[in-house]
Amino acid sequence: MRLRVRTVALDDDRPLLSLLPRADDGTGPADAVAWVRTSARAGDAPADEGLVGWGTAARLSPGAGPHRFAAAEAALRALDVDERDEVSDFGTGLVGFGTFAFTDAGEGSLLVVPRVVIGRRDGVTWRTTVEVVDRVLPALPGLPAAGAALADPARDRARFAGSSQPDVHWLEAVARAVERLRAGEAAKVVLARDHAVWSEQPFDAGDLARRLAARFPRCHTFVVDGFVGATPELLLARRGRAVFSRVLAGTTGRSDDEAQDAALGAALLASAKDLEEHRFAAESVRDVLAPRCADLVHDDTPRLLRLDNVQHLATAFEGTLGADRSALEVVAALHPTAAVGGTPRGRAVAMIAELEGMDRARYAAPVGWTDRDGDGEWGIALRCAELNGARARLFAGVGIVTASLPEAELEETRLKLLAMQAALGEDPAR
Ligand SMILES: C=C(O[C@H]1C=CC=C(C(=O)O)[C@@H]1O)C(=O)O
Repeated sequence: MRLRVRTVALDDDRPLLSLLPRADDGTGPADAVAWVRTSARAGDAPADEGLVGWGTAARLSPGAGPHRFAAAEAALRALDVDERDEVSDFGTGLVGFGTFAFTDAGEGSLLVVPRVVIGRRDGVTWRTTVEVVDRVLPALPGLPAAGAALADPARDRARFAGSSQPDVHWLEAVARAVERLRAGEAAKVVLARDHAVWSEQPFDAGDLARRLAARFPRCHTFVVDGFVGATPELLLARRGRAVFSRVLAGTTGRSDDEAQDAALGAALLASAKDLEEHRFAAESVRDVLAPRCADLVHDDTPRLLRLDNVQHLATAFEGTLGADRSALEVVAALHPTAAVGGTPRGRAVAMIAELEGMDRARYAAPVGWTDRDGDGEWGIALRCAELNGARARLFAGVGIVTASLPEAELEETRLKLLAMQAALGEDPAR
C-alpha cells in the first residue's frame, strides 16, 4: 500500500475540535481522532494547539505483548510513503494516533493514520491529506463551512450501569493492598475502578471531546478509536532530541471558596502521605529518563497543578536525549510509571492483577501521536472513557501507600470520575 501525503498551510483559526466534520444531525465521524490542548505562553493569548483528524488511511494493529510499542512504530515506518510537506513543523507530514493496552497481555493496541489531519502549533495551522494510491476510498466529509451554524448531536443523560467490583469489594481490595504494603511486599500500588454508564443516544466522541476541552483546557483532550479523555499527565513529548514529561501523583479536591481552595492546596503540598506517593511516581520517571538524557532537569519539589475538579502534585522533567531514540522507545521503557502502576513496578503490577478485579483495557496506558521520525506526544490515558455506541466505561485510579485510608481513596476516585461523568451528562447524585 502506497500513501501520498501532502501538508499545506491552512488559513483557519477556528478551534481545532470545531473543525471535525459534523452531519446535519450534529454527529461526527466515527473515526475521529484528536490530541488537543490550550497552551498559554507568557505574554500570549491562550490558543489551542495539537491535531485533529478523520477518515482512515491505515489501521496498524501491533498485537499484544511487551513489544507492542516497537511493533506499532515499525509498522508505521514500513509504510510506503510519498510525502511533500510545505510546513515542516512538529506534527506535520504523516502521523499515527495511538492507543495501547495497559498490560502486555491486553488487546486493543493500535496506531491509526487518518486521511485528513488538521494541526496547529504556535498559531500556524496546516492540513495534511493522506491518499491511498490505487485504491478508491469512500468520499470524506470536509471541514464545516466557515460561519455555519453547527448542530450538536442529540444527547441523553448517562445513567449508571454498574462497576466490575461493587464499592464494598473495592474498599476491601484497598485494605488488603495497604496490609500487603505494610508487610513490605511493595512500597506503592495504584488501584483503579471502572464505572459503566448507558444512555438512550449513542455517545459522540467529537461532542464529548469539545466539552472536555472547554472545561479542561490545559489537559490534553484525546480521541483515538472511540477512547476519549482529557488527561493532565504528559508521559513524554519528544521533539528531536528534546524531551519533556510531567508526572502527577497526590490529589485533593477544589473549593469554590478561594481561601478554602488555597488551604486544600497547601495541605496537599504538606501531606507526608501524598508527598511519598508523588516521590515514587517522580522517581520512576527520573530512573528511566536520567540514563537516557544528557542533561535532565526537574523540579526539586512538587508544585501544585489545579484542574477544575481536583488539584495534583506535579513534577516537570526536561532533558536532551543522549542518543537518537524515538518517543515510543522511551514510552515503552516508562510504562507503567508509578503514577499508574506502583513501586517496584513488577510487584505492583502483579498486585494490581490480583486485587483490582477489572480489565484496565487501554486506561492508564500511553495515548498520543507519533510521526515517522520518532517525534511525538504521549499522555497517560486518565480521566477517560471507552465509548461503545450508547454505552461507555469510565475509569479512575488512586495511588496507595502504607498510610492510605480505603474510604478516602474511594472518595478520590469519585472526584476524578466526576470530570467525565459531567461531560457525559450523568448526574452522580441519581
Ligand atoms: C491513576 C489516576 O491518577 C494518577 C494521576 C494523578 C494523581 C494520582 C493520585 O493522586 O493517585 C494518580 O497517580 C487516575 O486519574 O485514574
